[in-house]
Amino acid sequence: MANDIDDAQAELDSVEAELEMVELQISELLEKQTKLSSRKNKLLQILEGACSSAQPSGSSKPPKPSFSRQDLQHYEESDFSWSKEAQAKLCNMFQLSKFRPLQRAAINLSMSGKDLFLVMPTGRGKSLCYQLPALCSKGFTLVIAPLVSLMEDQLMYLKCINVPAVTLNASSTKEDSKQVLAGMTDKNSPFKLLYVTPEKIAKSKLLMSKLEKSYNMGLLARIAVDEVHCCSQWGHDFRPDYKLLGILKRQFPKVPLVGLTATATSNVLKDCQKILCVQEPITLTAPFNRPNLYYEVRFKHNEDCTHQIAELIKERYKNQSGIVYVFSQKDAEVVATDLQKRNIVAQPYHANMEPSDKSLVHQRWSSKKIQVVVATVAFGMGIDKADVRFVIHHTISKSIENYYQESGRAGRDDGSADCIVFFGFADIFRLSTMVVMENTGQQKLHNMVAYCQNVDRCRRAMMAIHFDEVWNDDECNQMCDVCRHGNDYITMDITTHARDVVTIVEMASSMDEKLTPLKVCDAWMGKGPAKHRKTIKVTSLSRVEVESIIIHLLLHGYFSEDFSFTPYTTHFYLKLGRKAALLKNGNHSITMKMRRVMSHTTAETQEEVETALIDVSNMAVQRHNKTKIHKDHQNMEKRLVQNHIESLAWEAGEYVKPTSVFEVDVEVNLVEERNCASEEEKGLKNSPEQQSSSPKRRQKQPLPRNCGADADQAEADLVSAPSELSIISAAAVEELHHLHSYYSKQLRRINYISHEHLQSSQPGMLTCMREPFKSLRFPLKTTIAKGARNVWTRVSMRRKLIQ
Ligand SMILES: Nc1ncnc2c1ncn2[C@@H]1O[C@H](COP(=O)(O)OP(=O)(O)OP(=O)(O)O)[C@@H](O)[C@H]1O
Repeated sequence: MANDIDDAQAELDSVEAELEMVELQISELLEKQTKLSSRKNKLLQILEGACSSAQPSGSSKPPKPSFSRQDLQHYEESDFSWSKEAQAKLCNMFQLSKFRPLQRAAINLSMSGKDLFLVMPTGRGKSLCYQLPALCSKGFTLVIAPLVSLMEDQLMYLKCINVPAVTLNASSTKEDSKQVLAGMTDKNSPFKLLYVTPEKIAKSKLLMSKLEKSYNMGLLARIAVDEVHCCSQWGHDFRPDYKLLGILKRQFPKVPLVGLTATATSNVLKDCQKILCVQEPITLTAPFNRPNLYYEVRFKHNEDCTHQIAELIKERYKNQSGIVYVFSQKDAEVVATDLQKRNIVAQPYHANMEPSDKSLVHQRWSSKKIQVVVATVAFGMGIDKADVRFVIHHTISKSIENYYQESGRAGRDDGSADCIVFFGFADIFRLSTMVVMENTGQQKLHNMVAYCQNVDRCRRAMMAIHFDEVWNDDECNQMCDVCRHGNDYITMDITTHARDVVTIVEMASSMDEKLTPLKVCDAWMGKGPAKHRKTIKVTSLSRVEVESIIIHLLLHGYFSEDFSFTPYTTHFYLKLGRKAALLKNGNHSITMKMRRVMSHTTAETQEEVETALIDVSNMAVQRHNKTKIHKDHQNMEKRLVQNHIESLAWEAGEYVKPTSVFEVDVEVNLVEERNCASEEEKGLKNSPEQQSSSPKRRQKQPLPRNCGADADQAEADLVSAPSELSIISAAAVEELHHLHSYYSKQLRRINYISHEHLQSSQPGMLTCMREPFKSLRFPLKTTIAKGARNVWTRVSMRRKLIQ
């Protein structure tokens, strides 16, 4: 009867495990279906576009897109009533000879009263698209800009070219504010551009009532929302006050609005449209491609990174201006100092500096007195230096949008420039804890990581896909490392590696331990603190390969992020992802593309992977310490476990799966033998030879039963041992080992079931279930038989708990 129940239980486990795998496969296929459907729709759109331009007149046409190519041509090329004036002001006031692509269309659309979203790469001249119309219109243009410093830069520039412009912000004096507010309703318009922050719109009732008046007087000519992506929570720089800007279109529906951004996906723009209450805006998107920029990703070998950057600056970019982006304010200080030590004129720049210091660094860099600014993302908006020859990322950006914008500060003069990012394993997790509270923060970071991890796809193509652009790889013109170095990668079957490393995390989790990615790497490579009773297949892969595989598994759902929060910091751990269970299926395989230089270990050489006993984590050791087990005891346990594993492996002819790892601490105290520790044995114990010998060797020594005069001393030794460990005979060890093997099989199965079961149970339950196992020891003054019975009672108890 008991056997039947066991069999049924075992079959149920296996059916449930199989079902889980099927469900995962279904979800994987559904995900694939969604991706393919969206790709199919895009391809159909392209084909429809091609067919419609080839179709003879009179044939049935698909519905006309709201803003066609012909419309664009019309706004780009036709003459309008304001065209002459606009051209004259472009030359005379802005001192520019001709428009750049899309500028004329944007200006004409805005002058025609259309609502417009303008997506144009950073530095391509978006500002002109609202500044020039402002000069050609009656009244003034309201400009919403995210930063006071940005407004001040614009005002300085406009003042230089004699364009009357003012600002209203928290630092405006009462007198200035009064004048500006009065000017808003002055028919003679003393200024053409009024810059405000979104906060000002949200908070100043006076400003809103003045805008109302100027609207009624026909003096509010246009609204420009700079960095419009800040409206959307899905954008990369969300600003809550931008969300309130919808009031403008609601209050002033007849005023045309222009939203400007360098980076926004179509979804972000749709969101902005809704937030700003714009009915049917026309979106003009300039090609994102900056042909003069060379994109490259380098692997970061931590200490080396600053050294490599310094070498690059001294050799490749001698006397040329550039930016080094870093992760934190501290990094900015440290890296700047390191570069200075290497005779490079570098200065840090970050948000925590005095405003006067920040503008001093900016000015000195602009006038080439400083070669390199080592900056956090605070050095960004409003940076308009034309001859930046390199932008190096000491740490990856938190999203592709951010990277595009930051790297886009290079080569604004259309001269060639380099954008190099150093891709470091640990940086991913530093960033991950930073974006954890952001909507889609992790997803965006994953996209950036995938961009860096990629070895076979043109970097521009990856950006194009990200920004929903159709892309032809030939357009890169070998201006990225992947296109330049060709097919320098191999496709590697990493299934076995994946199983091994997933096993490590699984084992840790079954012990209720959390592992940071660095600890997973260390454990897998056989490093870190040793000595716990777990089996891990130590890999022979290099550190870079190990890291790459872990990243690959994270990006593809075999691992996922597990955060723990303290009032001071956020910790990142790896946990099993939703696809991890697929690895239990023998047919499931994972391949990965790796740089050739990196991948010396192929699937065939995986056989060489050695099996070793190593520690799973520090935490395991911490727990271990808490239980105060004597070192000798650990060694004996280790030996027992090792024997057991060897016998299991021998029986099963396969590696020990995580579910087969048992968590039993066995402590033996045989009173009869304790007092028999002889002088001879004590001598053995204290001899250097004995001290240096492995526990295995020592345990093989048969222990004499004769109780000597030193029994008291032996007693004292034992009393002082924290675990109250006793020495037992080889025969007893043998016997214990057999019992251990027998009961561990029971435990193994129950451990597995309880682990599954506990996934869905409350936290309290978890402790209650684990507790009996933690203290699963042979109590003091017991016999092995008694101890075994004790184990069995606990096993049964646990089984009942699970049921
Ligand atoms: N038609 C043009 N011909 C030559 N230079 C131009 C033209 N239009 C703008 N510029 C110059 O390009 C530079 C960048 O312009 P602007 O600051 O408007 O760029 P942006 O697209 O707003 O960049 P960001 O996204 O960084 O704010 C300026 O120095 C500007 O004078």
